[in-house]
Amino acid sequence: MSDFPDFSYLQVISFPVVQLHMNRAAMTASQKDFENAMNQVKLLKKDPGNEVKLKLYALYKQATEGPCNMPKPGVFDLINKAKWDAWNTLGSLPKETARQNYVDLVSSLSSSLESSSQVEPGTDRKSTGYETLMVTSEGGITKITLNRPAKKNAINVEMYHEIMRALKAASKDDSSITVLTGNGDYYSSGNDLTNFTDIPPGGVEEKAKNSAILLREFVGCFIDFPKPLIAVVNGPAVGISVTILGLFDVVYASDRATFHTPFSHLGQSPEGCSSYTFLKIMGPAKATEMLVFGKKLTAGEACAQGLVTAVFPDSTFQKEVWTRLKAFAKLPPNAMRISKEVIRNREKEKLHAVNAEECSVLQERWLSDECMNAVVNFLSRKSKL
Ligand SMILES: CCCCCC/C=C/C(=O)SCCNC(=O)CCNC(=O)[C@H](O)C(C)(C)COP(=O)(O)OP(=O)(O)OC[C@H]1O[C@@H](n2cnc3c(N)ncnc32)[C@H](O)[C@@H]1OP(=O)(O)O
Repeated sequence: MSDFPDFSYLQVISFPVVQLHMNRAAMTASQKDFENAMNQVKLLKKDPGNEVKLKLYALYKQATEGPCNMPKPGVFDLINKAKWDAWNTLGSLPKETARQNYVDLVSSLSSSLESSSQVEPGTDRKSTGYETLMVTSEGGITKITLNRPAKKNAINVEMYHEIMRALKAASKDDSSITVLTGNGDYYSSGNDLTNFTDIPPGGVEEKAKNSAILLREFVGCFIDFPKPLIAVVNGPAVGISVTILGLFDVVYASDRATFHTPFSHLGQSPEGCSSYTFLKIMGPAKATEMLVFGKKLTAGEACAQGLVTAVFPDSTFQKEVWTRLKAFAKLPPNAMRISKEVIRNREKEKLHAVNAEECSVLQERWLSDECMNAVVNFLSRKSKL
């Protein structure tokens, strides 16, 4: 084993794998995957870097011990403070979700850092080259995980581009179904409000125009996505992460999830084709409560109104959802694709027209005082949702 990794970097941050055999308390259904992931870590040829090791450490602690319960280390105890911060950031993330996220993270690392384990070609592929996502393709399921947990998976410009790239790749790969989910305690807090701070030489008008072009292209990718697209809403969802759910084929939600579209509060207007899909899904009165008055729905309410397919208790969410998804992935892929076409195609032209109109209205809205003030208030920490 000459190319076994040099674990001297563990002196910087004690690696979770070291503790695996000390803690058998977390034995559950997915313990096997968890153990495999830990073994996989040992096979990494390259040091993944301290930031990733901190993430692994935090997920390991959360998966085995639950929320951070240690006293905060002093400011000069830099290493332990970094570890504590990483763990504490995970908040009340359930153990099972942490285990799953650990497995996903290792899975994405294994390809990007060249695991020395033998992977059977074509059966288990992981995409590399994403900064804001984890993308895995395994057992007929391509899974795209929003991966900015410290920012509640807010969608920055890079993430918009990466999601589009991942969807385009998923539409062509040999998977049968595609899943979008979030890493950490949020599904997504929606558009990253700092997107509005990077003003190009052409000023705010050019910024608004570019943003409208990006948004239209982004939503267009969901309208045109050819395979069954499933949202696994692991926690609260805000803004555009909610509106595009109307373009998904199935939406599973944890009972911890909430659905919030505070467009009026932000001086903005609906996007993601929600001005059309939400009306069809829940009727104009309920859609107006959400899209105009910013009513936040619980997962149960969103399910009763048809936006969500099914809700599961957070403690069993991952297990129950992935059991279903694995079964769906075994169905004949061409039949699923064609059925989706039959169900969705007659709406496509309409959806593209709605998308174009929403983006053009938003382009104007972003230049309004109402919108600018709301963004400034959030960024200057004066307001949150
Ligand atoms: C190309 C443009 C296309 C535009 C498309 C149109 C899209 C519209 C929308 O999506 S509208 C919705 C926009 N989202 C929001 O308004 C949410 C703003 N965030 C919040 O209100 C809160 O952060 C929260 C309620 C989501 C969570 O609160 P809390 O639990 O107290 O956590 P923190 O606020 O401390 O958040 C941690 C960390 O994340 C940063 N953050 C969270 N959400 C966003 C965001 N949407 N944009 C930017 N940054 C976000 C937050 O600032 C903290 O950062 P820090 O640790 O302070 O560095």
